[in-house]
Amino acid sequence: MKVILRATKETMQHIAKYRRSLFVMIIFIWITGVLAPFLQVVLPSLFLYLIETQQSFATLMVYAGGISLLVAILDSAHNYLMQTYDPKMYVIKCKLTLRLYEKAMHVPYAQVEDMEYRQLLNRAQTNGIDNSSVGFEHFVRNGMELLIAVTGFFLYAIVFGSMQLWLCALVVTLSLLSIWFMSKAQAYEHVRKQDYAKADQQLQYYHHEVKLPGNGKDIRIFHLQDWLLAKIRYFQKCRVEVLQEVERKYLWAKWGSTFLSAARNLIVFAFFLHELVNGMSVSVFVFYTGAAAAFSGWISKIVNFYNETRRGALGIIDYDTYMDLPIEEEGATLNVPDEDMEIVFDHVSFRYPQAEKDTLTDINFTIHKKEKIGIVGSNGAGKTTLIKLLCGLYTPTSGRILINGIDIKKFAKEDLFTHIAAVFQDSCAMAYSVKKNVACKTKDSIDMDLVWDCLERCELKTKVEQLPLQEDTYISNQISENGVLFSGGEQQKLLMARALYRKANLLILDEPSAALDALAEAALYENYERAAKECTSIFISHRLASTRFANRILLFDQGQLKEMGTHETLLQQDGLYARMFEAQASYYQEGGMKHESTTTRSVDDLALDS
Ligand SMILES: Nc1ncnc2c1ncn2[C@@H]1O[C@H](COP(=O)(O)OP(=O)(O)OP(=O)(O)O)[C@@H](O)[C@H]1O
Repeated sequence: MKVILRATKETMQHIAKYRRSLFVMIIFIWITGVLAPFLQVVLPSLFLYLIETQQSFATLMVYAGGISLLVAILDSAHNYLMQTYDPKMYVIKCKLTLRLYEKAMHVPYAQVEDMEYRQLLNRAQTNGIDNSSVGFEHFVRNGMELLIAVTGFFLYAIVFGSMQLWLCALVVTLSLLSIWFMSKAQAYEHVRKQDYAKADQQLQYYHHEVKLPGNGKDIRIFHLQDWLLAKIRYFQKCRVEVLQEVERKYLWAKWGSTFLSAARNLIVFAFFLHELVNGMSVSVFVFYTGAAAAFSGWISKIVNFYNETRRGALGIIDYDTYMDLPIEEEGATLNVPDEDMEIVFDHVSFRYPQAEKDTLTDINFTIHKKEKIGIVGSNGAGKTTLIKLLCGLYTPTSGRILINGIDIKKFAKEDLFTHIAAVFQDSCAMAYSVKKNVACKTKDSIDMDLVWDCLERCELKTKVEQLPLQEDTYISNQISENGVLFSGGEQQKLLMARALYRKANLLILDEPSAALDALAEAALYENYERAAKECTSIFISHRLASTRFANRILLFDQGQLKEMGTHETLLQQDGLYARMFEAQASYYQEGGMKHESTTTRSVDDLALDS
């Protein structure tokens, strides 16, 4: 009951906020829902009474016509209201979805990468809003029916109780027992929802992988079909197992409930038949047995709608649980000074939540104003993690990151973000027009000259000019018929244009040349050099040749800063950097492939040697 009361409070707040007119509808549906069936019970006994009191046929017809018309009007009004309230409900669901997404896109980034938070978000969306047989919609629809059933129950209890109070009490007691059985099954279902959500999330992931156009080639060439189907089969099996266990609980509850209903009906009919045999008039017998059947009907409806309302309420609580999750207070209010950046990593260590060891350990270095820094290192060395810390997406576990002498913890995150232009490894263009992808602004505030300038600098101008709607062309053919699909390299150029458009104080490129052809890569370096003259910049790359133009290079390995210096000084040091560079360079030299001893070994192997 507490669950229903809590969900009622939340729902009333949502309706009051987004569609007040729904309250009026609910009241009408309530009144018509109670009156129509009551008239149907009264009708047969009224006719019997009129016959017993020897009324004329004409009088009988007037009563019959009047009451039938009234019932028809009430029924139609009730049905009409039940239909027209759907669009209003949909509007509220849309608003709730927007609120959910707004939160999901504002929570600290750490939560985005956290599995538990993602599950909660999934539950909030599926159970709270999307699934019409559990969440908000289900709660309102069944809650209204419950309200009608409870009112009907009290109305009939007055009628029925006036005849025999003990019988009324017995029927109520048996019905309450039924409710108890069903609520036990529902509580079990709610507990198991966590397992549902887990399996659903895994299934969604694999469904997505199967349908992703980019995966089509790999699936066929590497024969991933059986493996993917086996995964889907496995998680479907997990889902079915949970479902079966839940359904078993429901089955027992329903059997218990059916047995109690049969006992209740038997007792009621035995009592009234006894009264009829002992002189009760037929019209009174029909009225009371009708009222008793309807009374039982209301109780069954209460049991049924109570359970369904509770099921809906639990979905609403899933939604609220996510919405109530605290968002870390943005205590910091300082704005980042709009000037060239000097960045200091001061004994910075970082460990991901739930990880067993640090990803970065005691990192110390300074990046001077307008310096171009190249970052290199083996896979998993912690390069991207370092960038996430610098962008304020994560906070160091210990140590400090300073921008112009101020700890970045003191800067308001939103402001910090506006001073950074980053192209991440896994960034991709979104289903918007080319110009919006570059400017990330609304139509009216886009500087089109700058957009074209950035596209030109990234070698995309000619391509965009040839598109059906030029800069207004969508980067996706799923949203717009005239949309186009960009290749991986073209997307990277577009993201580079986006970074240039921002004219930020700090430019970060995390492996931006991976998908580019040789000429595009050379153009990117040229562009980067030009853009980097105006700001402090960091360029992460596995292609060591690309870091030659950096003022300094930082080499990371296993979460530690191992080497630091210019390309030349690092080569002279003859350490890990020199060997990595030599390994890559040998591929471009004549006969390079013959240098088996170095060229066929991975960078990680070389790292182990150091
Ligand atoms: N959200 C996360 N939670 C837990 N561990 C993570 C998370 N993200 C990354 N890691 C781990 O941190 C380590 C460093 O990852 P990171 O992405 O920073 O490496 P990288 O140097 O950029 O690698 P690459 O060159 O392959 O891109 C890896 O072992 C990775 O598994």
